[in-house]
Amino acid sequence: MSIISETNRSERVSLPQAPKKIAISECFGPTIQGEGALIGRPTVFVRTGGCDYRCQRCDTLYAVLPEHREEWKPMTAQEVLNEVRQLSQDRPILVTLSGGNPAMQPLEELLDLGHAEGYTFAIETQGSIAQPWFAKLDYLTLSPKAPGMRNPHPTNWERLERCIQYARQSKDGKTPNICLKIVIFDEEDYQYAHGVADRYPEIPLYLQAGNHTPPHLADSIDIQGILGRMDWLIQRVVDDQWFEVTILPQLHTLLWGNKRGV
Ligand SMILES: C[S@@+](CC[C@H](N)C(=O)[O-])C[C@H]1O[C@@H](n2cnc3c(N)ncnc32)[C@H](O)[C@@H]1O
Ligand SMILES: Nc1nc2[nH]cc(C(=O)O)c2c(=O)[nH]1
Ligand code: SF4
Ligand SMILES: [Mg+2]
Repeated sequence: MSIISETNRSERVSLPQAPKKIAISECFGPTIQGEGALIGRPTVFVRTGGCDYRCQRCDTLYAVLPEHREEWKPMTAQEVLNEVRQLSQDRPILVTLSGGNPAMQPLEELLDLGHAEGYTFAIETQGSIAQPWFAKLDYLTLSPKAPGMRNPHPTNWERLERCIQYARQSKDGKTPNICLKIVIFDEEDYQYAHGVADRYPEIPLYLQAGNHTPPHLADSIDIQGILGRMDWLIQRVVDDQWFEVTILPQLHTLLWGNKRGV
């Protein structure tokens, strides 16, 4: 009896764990956040590798498709923070976690280490994977995909809801600012965005003019086409008297086109 309980006790002793690795596609900046609620804010980007979605119009497929896996570097949270510190020259800055889907990665330790040094954290994710550590973020942007992004997975509304719930379950009473951001290409996307607004009337909603000429689909970017779409979108919203929504371009795309790492 005592031998069995001794054995059980020893089995329960946890061995030291190797630090979890984060798949990193690229870290860059400081630049400005080109999209959404924090548009124009200086930030460093940490882009993770791997995504559970396959949007045909994704502008960042090098951080999505498995054929790019060899280019992604497994890094510990401390290694990522060291790179961020180098980029920001040790000055606390907003760190934007994007991807791919950064919600696939073990990012809690990075949030803890970075917060201890005065960094703040925003994430860009599509709302398909919820993580308890969302509550530790400073900003959470959820970007469910309208049909125009040509993502073969239909929106899983329960999972999106879970992302919001997890973000609101903080232990210290502080919760992230949450916003929704939907890329719009056409009328069908516009109606999808209305549906999202009906579900979440209390969450700020941003409509982003879609880029139909991402790097893998066109040799050059069609800025006039993107601005034309934004013009149409503004007129559509005004005609509808939809006054609670915010319409934005991808500012970095207008400035620097499809250039990577800006
Ligand atoms: C590349 S994604 C990475 C983060 C996450 N997977 C997501 O989709 O939210 C970052 C943002 O870029 C947007 N995006 C991707 N391709 C785009 C395009 N062709 N035109 C406009 N926005 C695009 C996404 O909708 C998302 O809001
Ligand atoms: N400047 C800049 N702003 C951005 N906002 C979201 C981006 C992303 O790829 O997630 C992005 C990006 O890649 N660059
Ligand atoms: S969810 Fe985001 S990163 Fe993934 S394929 Fe779609 S736009 Fe690209
Ligand atoms: Mg981008």
